[in-house]
Amino acid sequence: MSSDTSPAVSVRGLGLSYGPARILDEVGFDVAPGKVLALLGPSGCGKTTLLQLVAGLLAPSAGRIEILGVPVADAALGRFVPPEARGLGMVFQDYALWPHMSVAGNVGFPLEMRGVPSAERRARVAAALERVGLGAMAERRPSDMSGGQQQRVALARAIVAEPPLVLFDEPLSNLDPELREAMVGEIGALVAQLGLTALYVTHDRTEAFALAHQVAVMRGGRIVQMAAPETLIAEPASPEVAEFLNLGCLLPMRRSEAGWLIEGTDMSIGPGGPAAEAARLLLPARATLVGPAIEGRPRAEVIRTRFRGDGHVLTLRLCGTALDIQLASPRRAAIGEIVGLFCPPQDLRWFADPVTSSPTNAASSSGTSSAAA
Ligand SMILES: Nc1ncnc2c1ncn2[C@@H]1O[C@H](COP(=O)(O)OP(=O)(O)OP(=O)(O)O)[C@@H](O)[C@H]1O
Repeated sequence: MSSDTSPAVSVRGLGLSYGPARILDEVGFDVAPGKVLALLGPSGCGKTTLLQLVAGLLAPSAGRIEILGVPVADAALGRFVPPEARGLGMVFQDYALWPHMSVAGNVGFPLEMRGVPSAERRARVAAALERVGLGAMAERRPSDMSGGQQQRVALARAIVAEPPLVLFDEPLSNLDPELREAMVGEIGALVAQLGLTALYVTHDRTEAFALAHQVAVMRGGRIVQMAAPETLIAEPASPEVAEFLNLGCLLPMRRSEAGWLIEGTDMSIGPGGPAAEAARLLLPARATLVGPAIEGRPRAEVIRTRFRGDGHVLTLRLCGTALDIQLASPRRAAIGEIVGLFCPPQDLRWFADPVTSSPTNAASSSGTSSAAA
């Protein structure tokens, strides 16, 4: 039953298979009213499939979905509410606007489908267009508008019926990079101002971080970590998440009598680290500084440098390895120069190698340590 405390959408044990191919497996999350959850992952990880299950364009093979506490899909009970009865707003990558209809006709369409009388429809369409800043363009054709304007028409159409949840499927991927950046800001401001509850599919982490309260990182049909953007950056749950989010350099580490060494080198990270023989250590780009090289500590060779207006971006290759890291530096460095890398101990993140870690410590061994790079 619906109640005031129901999440806007609740997903439990959701799965989808095409024959033997498991596309989604054991997916679960809640989105509270007024919050935005981004589904972030590489191509083919199942983001769009998950959105289509919530929309009602696909039926799950396992699990259930509730909207405002009302079950709309339940594989075990064979329950399935069709898309038009779920009352959700949708914004697609290709805008999905009718070129032969005016902007007002496009935006009013969901209300027409619901049999809303024309006077009320006109007022609500005008209000929705005002909200997205297109009040003066009601009679235009979408084909006479820019990509950014068309996407705002699509947003007005998605919100005109005041749905409990708006689904966004890569809405900005057809726009050029500059317009895309501006639209991320615009959509973020609109979503916040309208207090929308939304599921937002993207493969772009900056878009997800800019727009969402929570981000679900997906891989191979599963959610591998769900957290606020700040938490994902500071505490990625696995090396794969750190890699996908491009957080820095993942160093293969080997335990020696002298402590942990970077595999294949004599460079140490200091004491600390997990109870394992091998591990990976994230040297996060956001917290690593470039300074003078010190014997025995992480050193790197400058292989490329690029001036960015507010400083230099250095591409560095860790000495004795094939590992690169990109770091910002206030000073220009010479190609081939050897520099030292410094990171506060609390910003390092260890991941024990699951094969060599001891069973008692393996689960708790990822995290910060007292070591300093
Ligand atoms: N009708 C289908 N039959 C079989 N496999 C399918 C079908 N539709 C999608 N898939 C597969 O399901 C997987 C997930 O697809 P989905 O489109 O959800 O991924 P995605 O993360 O949204 O990727 P993208 O960002 O490229 O759209 C892919 O491997 C895809 O090939």
